Amino acid sequence: MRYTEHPHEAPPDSTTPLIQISGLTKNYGRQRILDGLDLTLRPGVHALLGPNGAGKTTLVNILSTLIPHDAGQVRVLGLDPATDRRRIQRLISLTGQHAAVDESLTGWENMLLMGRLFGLRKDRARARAEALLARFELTEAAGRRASTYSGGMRRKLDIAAGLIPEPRLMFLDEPTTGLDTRSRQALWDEITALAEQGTSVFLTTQYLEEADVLADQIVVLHAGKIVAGGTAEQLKARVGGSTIELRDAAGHVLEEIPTGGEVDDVARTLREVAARRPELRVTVRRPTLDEVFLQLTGADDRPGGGADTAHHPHHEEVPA
Ligand SMILES: Nc1ncnc2c1ncn2[C@@H]1O[C@H](COP(=O)(O)OP(=O)(O)OP(=O)(O)O)[C@@H](O)[C@H]1O
Repeated sequence: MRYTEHPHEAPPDSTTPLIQISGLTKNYGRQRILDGLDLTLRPGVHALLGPNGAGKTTLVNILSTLIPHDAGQVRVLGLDPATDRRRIQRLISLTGQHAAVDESLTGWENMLLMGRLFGLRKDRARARAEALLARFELTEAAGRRASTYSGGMRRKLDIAAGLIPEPRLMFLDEPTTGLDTRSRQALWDEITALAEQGTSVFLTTQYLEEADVLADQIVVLHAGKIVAGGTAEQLKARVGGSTIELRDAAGHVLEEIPTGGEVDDVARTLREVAARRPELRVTVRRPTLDEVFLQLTGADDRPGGGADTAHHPHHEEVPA
């Protein structure tokens, strides 16, 4: 489902917070899913990170007016989802975990339909459809019915269609899950380009790298509560400490030794290493977002854990 801005509607001014919530609570039956959330976000790119079942989709669904909340205050672009649902819907777009593509139409027709639904001029819609289909390598398949697409292609078409309206605020619920590396990169580039043009993005992700690369601000949700928020660097600093990595001549990491980060601690560890393996190369690095996440949530099922998630820790080479 997607919505876009109505041309005759005055947009909220630039001082209006993107999202403002206080005491937000949501229950399903007796289960409390969101537990008194407080959050104010300025326009920009925000990532909501949390383990499976943390409540990310529930929060996105509330903010995008799909489901009501039980208690607390919610404002999206200064508007109340309970009373201003239609106005919010004209300012936002939502690409969910489940593709909302019309399978009986071709890729091209799906794109044009989306453009029409959101009041884009015909030439603008065509130009945008062409560019986005090319971006996601769907040009060749554009003349085929979506029912003949693979799962990944359908997902790409869904995302491409979601990018047609150029909304003020775009919700992306796990947008790159199931995409190959090239499509993920294409989506990242699109999100960056949209952000540069002034579209704000609120995305949930299983990939820590995605949050690290894209988001100005990261909100960590765990068991229905916000446990941390800030830039990737702030989150890393919060955990503190430094990790000493020992590498062989070929650059393979042989050992990682956590330290408290104080000069004393690092120096002592390095002396010990120098005594037993003087030939190894040493790198001292800040914690990765992965390690931060693990510490904040105590979750072994952290998103993006594993070989799929490359990180870019800040390295400083120091002599052993
Ligand atoms: N319609 C519903 N009825 C009952 N319980 C629900 C419903 N939707 C979600 N829940 C429960 O709410 C909790 C949070 O679910 P939610 O989908 O928001 O988590 P999530 O952080 O998006 O997880 P994931 O990363 O697995 O998508 C889960 O325990 C889930 O079972």
